[in-house]
Amino acid sequence: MSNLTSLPSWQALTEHADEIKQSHMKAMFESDPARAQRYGISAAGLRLDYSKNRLNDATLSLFEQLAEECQLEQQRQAMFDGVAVNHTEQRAVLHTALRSHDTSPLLVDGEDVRAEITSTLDKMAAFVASVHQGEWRGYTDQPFTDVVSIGIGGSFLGPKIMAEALKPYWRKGLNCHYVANVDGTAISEKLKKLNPETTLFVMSSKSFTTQETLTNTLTARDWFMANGGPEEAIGQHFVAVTSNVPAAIQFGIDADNIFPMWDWVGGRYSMWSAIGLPIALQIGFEQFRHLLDGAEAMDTHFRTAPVTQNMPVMMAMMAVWYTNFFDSGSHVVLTYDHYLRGLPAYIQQLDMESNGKGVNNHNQAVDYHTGPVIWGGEGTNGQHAYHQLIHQGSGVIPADFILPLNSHNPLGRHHAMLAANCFGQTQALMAGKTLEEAHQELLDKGVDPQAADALAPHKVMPGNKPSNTLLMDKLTPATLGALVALYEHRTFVQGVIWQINSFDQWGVELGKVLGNSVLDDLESATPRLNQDASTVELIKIFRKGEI
Ligand SMILES: O=P(O)(O)OC[C@H]1O[C@](O)(CO)[C@@H](O)[C@@H]1O
Repeated sequence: MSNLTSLPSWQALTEHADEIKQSHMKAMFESDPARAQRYGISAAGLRLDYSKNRLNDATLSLFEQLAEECQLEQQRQAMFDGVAVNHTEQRAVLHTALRSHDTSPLLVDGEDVRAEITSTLDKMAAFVASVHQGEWRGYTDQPFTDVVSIGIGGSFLGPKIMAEALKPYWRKGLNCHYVANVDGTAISEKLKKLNPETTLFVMSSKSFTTQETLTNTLTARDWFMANGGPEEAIGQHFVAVTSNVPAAIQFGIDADNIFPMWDWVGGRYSMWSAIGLPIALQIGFEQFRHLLDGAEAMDTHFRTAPVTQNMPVMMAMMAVWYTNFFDSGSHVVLTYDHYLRGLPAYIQQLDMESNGKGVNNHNQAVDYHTGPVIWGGEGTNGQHAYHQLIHQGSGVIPADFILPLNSHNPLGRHHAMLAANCFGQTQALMAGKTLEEAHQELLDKGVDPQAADALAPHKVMPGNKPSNTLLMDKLTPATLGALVALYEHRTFVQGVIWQINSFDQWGVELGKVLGNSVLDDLESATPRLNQDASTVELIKIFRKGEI
């Protein structure tokens, strides 16, 4: 038995889960009229209704006990204080410092990082202003019309998805494009439409070693020069964001045009750093600051609210509850806002790269499930596709429904319909429909009793399916910042409970190394072909160029 599963709270939760599994949420609502008011939390411009979950007051007490036994408070403090909680890489984890207004010293390896954060934000603000005001121009003295952001993973998803979410705040006259994949189609399709004279490239790579980003940047540079851009103007058209400044300089980026970031910011937590430069270019620095402010408001809530009134902590506890006590292998994020259609992919990377771990902080294999599969999409589209599985599939798939109360595009009845669908889905998941109800409905429609007997079981909706509903007045930079920070802290708290390091990602390394050796064999005149038989066969077919 591991440290975690032998904890008294874990044992008690195991027993308690057996009891809860006997109750239906519908009955819980009937016997407790105040349930919806009690099981809600407001913070940082967000409102969480978690009443449609399979829990009661006893569950909450056990969550409190679990948090205490896992030393959540101490570990949270350690993260905010700059302790090297990423112990496998000996790194502090300080994305929260990037959005903090606190000026008290924050030491990493004996150095106060506050000044670097401020000077980088100032540099970003000045750069964004000079591009917007047309002071920073292209080589033919025209203002920039397009920005191509080149990066992958955490150096891509944050800027792309947040800028997309904040489209109502876009500055006129500047369009941002994103290239991540090493697939030449991705960059070719982007460059086709662009004019090198008015295109600015932002290359984002924390490590400055990532194959996709280096390759795409070289391709962009070749395209720039092949289409009339003079070599001496590369400095004007290419800027970089990285923690590896020497490598960027060696690559040919002008030292003045490098925006620093640091080891103590994880890639998937980095949109608040200069990695967010494309967001700031798209919406302006003032709005970017609001994004940081919203996140800071969530940080303050996370640091100060007690367990059962703490939004990220409660969301994490419920995620653990379903993963470990209800065997739910996945979690779905359903955004009822077209601007937020990319958010599930963002949370997928955040959570799955953080908590997809099988070894605990004591260097032992875990004997419990950790990170579930995170997936999702925008409502109402998903209702006509995968919601079927959530409603009637054999497993439990906890769902987060996210809805702004006011639309940026109030058009007739659209928004009320969107909201009605959102609430209707959570209601159906919770209440379901019994066999008797399904049967009676069929009889009422005139179906003959024998046919109704056969059909009714297929129309049963078991209900008792958990969901959270997250509301905000409107999707703004501040509420978006709070929302993303909420999921960051939720991810961290799950990692604390599971006793894993949420801030490394060793699992992505082996594929990169093997990919490099395969690349040698694909391109070499004398391939070694020393891989397994299947891979060798695939390499041979690729070299032939036909099947
Ligand atoms: O910013 P970089 O160093 O290019 O890395 C890109 C991404 O690659 C990863 O290291 C995974 O391969 C991510 O964690 C990271 O966000």
